Amino acid sequence: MTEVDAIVVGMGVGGEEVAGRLAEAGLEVLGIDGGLVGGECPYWGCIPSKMMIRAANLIADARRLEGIGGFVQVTPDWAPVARRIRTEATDGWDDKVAVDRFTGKGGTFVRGRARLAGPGKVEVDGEVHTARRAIVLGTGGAPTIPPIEGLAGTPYWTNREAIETESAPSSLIVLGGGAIGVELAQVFARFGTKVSVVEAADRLLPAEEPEASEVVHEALGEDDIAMVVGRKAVKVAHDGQEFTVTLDDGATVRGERLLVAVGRHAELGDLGLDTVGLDPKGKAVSVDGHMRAGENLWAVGDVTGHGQFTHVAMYQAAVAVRAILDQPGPPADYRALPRVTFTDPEVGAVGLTEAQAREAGLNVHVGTTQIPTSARGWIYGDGNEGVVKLVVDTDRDILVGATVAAPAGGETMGALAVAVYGEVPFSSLRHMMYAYPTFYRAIEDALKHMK
Ligand SMILES: Cc1cc2nc3c(=O)[nH]c(=O)nc-3n(C[C@H](O)[C@H](O)[C@H](O)COP(=O)(O)OP(=O)(O)OC[C@H]3O[C@@H](n4cnc5c(N)ncnc54)[C@H](O)[C@@H]3O)c2cc1C
Ligand SMILES: NC(=O)c1ccc[n+]([C@@H]2O[C@H](COP(=O)([O-])OP(=O)(O)OC[C@H]3O[C@@H](n4cnc5c(N)ncnc54)[C@H](O)[C@@H]3O)[C@@H](O)[C@H]2O)c1
Repeated sequence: MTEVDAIVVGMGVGGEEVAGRLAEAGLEVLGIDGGLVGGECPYWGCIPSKMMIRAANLIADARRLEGIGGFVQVTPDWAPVARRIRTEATDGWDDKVAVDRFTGKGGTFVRGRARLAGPGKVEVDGEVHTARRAIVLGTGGAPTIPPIEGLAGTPYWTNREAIETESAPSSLIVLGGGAIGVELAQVFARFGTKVSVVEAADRLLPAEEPEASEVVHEALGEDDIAMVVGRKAVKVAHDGQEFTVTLDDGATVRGERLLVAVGRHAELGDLGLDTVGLDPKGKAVSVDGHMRAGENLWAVGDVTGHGQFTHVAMYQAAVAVRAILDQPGPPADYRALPRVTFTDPEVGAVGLTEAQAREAGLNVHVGTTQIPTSARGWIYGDGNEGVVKLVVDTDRDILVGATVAAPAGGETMGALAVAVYGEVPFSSLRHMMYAYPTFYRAIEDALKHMK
């Protein structure tokens, strides 16, 4: 049995950040992970998927050259993508660098699946460790596998197999048109895979503005992706070669591979939450504004249910570290939560959608503008699809939400995230200067069209 100041269970992006910073602050820290230190983001999530997207977007841009600046013959090749993911992104799915980074700060690392064993106690591989000051849960989540007849037992892909693949399949069915579904559908389509997306809601990216869904739908259509929205899969079969997915209207979709991307969930059942009086059947570990989940117990990242993003996990980690070290600081504030879906065009969004603002009872005005009608969009030419949508709380005269679906839409959204977070008065946004001819200048046009 070890006694330390702090124990971090789950060393994903959130846990690793907490553990490293507490160790740097001079605390004795034990970090435990059953998988790889760094978690989903660097090995099967953000980083390798964005490498795939970079390659796919270069292919698309090369094809756009015709009619703008010349002609190139494009031959997509998955081999360099797979090689970069192995050598540059994941070290062949080896976390030695990350483990060394943590132990280099003075932390102790144990590999294993851990569970709470009562207040201040954590058990891993039959050994119980005690924390004098803090236990932090950063156990993330796992892909949700829906209970569709026939699905279990087939060789379906989750994000992990999609990221690890050494070749682009000839055809791919993507179940779920959320962030993972649309990003990876577009990647594989650009490498020559015949892709079909099946989304249960009535539009792709249903959590975002409908105008953004339309832009993404159109862009995926341009990549020859077949999309079925508003339909549920009711049966899956695999004949050894090919998947057949049967939809609730009896239609079927076939493909060499099936990617299940219908969301991720926290796995709380085996965490021993009941030993500290928390509900193991809940959807998330609930935390207060300083990430406290109980007496000397904190949680950060996906497991808290505040948005499954790396930047949320790291932001929460900073809040938790301050609380554990008794340092002053504001509680977590999600008003200006930014998110970017890295399709081409990207969907950058911050704060509330129009529907969320109205549901919250706000008096709302919205302004939209189409990117192709902006000077920069028009100059850009092929690939310029997009929209800016702003949501203003008219009672407070501030922006409470914004969406930029556009080339580099995530970057343009950054300006609007500052406006939402800083509660910049609408009148100030109306009267400031916007550089010509930038994409972000389209914001000014959307501001002129508020109603
Ligand atoms: C394909 C894909 C693309 C993504 N792209 C983006 C993106 O572009 N931008 C973005 O912001 N987010 C993105 N995300 C989301 C992002 O990866 C997650 O929000 C982030 O990884 C959450 O970090 P976390 O620390 O909460 O959990 P995780 O990264 O899931 O880490 C949790 C860790 O806990 C360990 N663990 C779990 N249970 C136990 C246990 N009982 N004992 C010991 N260890 C345990 C696991 O092994 C894991 O290492 C993407 C996700 C996916 C799947
Ligand atoms: N760029 C990014 O930041 C990024 C990229 C990828 C993933 N992520 C994170 O990872 C998490 C998981 O991604 P995801 O795409 O799996 O989840 P998601 O929640 O974003 O999307 C899941 C989609 O599947 C649909 N769906 C649910 N059940 C279905 C069914 N039975 N059949 C068909 N469709 C169904 C939902 O309506 C939804 O549109 C996301 O919450 C996101 O925060 C972020």
